[in-house]
Amino acid sequence: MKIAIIGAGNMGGAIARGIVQGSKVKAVDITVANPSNGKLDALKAFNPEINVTNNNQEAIENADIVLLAVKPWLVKSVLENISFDAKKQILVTVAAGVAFTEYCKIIGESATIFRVIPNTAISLLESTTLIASYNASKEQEQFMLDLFDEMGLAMIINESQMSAATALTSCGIAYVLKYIHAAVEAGVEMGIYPKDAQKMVAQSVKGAAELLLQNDTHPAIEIDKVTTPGGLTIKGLNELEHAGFSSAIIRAMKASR
Ligand SMILES: NC(=O)C1=CN([C@@H]2O[C@H](COP(=O)(O)OP(=O)(O)OC[C@H]3O[C@@H](n4cnc5c(N)ncnc54)[C@H](OP(=O)(O)O)[C@@H]3O)[C@@H](O)[C@H]2O)C=CC1
Ligand SMILES: O=C(O)[C@@H]1CCC=N1
Repeated sequence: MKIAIIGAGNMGGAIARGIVQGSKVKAVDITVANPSNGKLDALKAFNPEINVTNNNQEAIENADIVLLAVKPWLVKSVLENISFDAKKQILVTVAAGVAFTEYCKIIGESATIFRVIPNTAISLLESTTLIASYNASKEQEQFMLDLFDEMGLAMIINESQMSAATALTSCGIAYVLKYIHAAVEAGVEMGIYPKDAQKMVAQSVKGAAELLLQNDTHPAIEIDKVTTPGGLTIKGLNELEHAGFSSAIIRAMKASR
């Protein structure tokens, strides 16, 4: 299985690094194309067996999978300037907000296409990766699921849920980081050194996530365990709601759709 990755930025670069650390595709079978050399040099330094090029067409020659990792507004021109073979090749795209119908207009309705939305934790193999398929067999879906499962948690969803799920996971990681940033600032105001505060808050967020993931419980149940009647936590929780915390999160998620 040979993969060409077009675009070596945050997503393309992290996916290339993630794939070579997994078991599904060998480094020699990955070719990454990017117009400038800095990110390609970094990939070569990470693993010299990864092939790199400045030429998109050269990258996709002999590729079974062409993975598009350019900005959404470049998708059309990049696809129009390569000879993608929809009979032999599978298109995988990470471009957010570009529907299957847009790709069909360029490469035809018979093509097999996957829309894949990771988040930036893919660089640590801790991504939540959403996968939607078009014209794919069950075997092809399973391969994509297995490939991205090695870089975190991958889920197959319908394209109709892609925008909402992208808001929760891919944009959502920024909201979690925003919470961490704000909490660290509170800690600093209360006299804790920033590095210590960041470690405390980040580990607390990780612990909260693990409680839900490992116990398959509900956030309200876990919150109830923390909250002593007349105690400290309820004072802060009520302050959050007076300031519109839940409403702000819901509005943020919906705005990111
Ligand atoms: N960042 C994120 O959290 C997520 C991003 N996405 C999607 O991933 C895609 C890429 O985003 P991201 O990785 O963050 O962006 P980056 O800007 O980090 O990466 C894009 C890469 O594409 C390269 N590029 C530009 N033009 C071309 C071209 N004509 N041919 C080949 N490569 C080209 C750029 O090279 P150079 O810098 O040299 O110009 C750059 O390395 C977007 O469509 C985005 O919607 C999806 C989920 C999450
Ligand atoms: O902000 C964005 O548009 C990209 C897509 C999802 C996460 N980052």
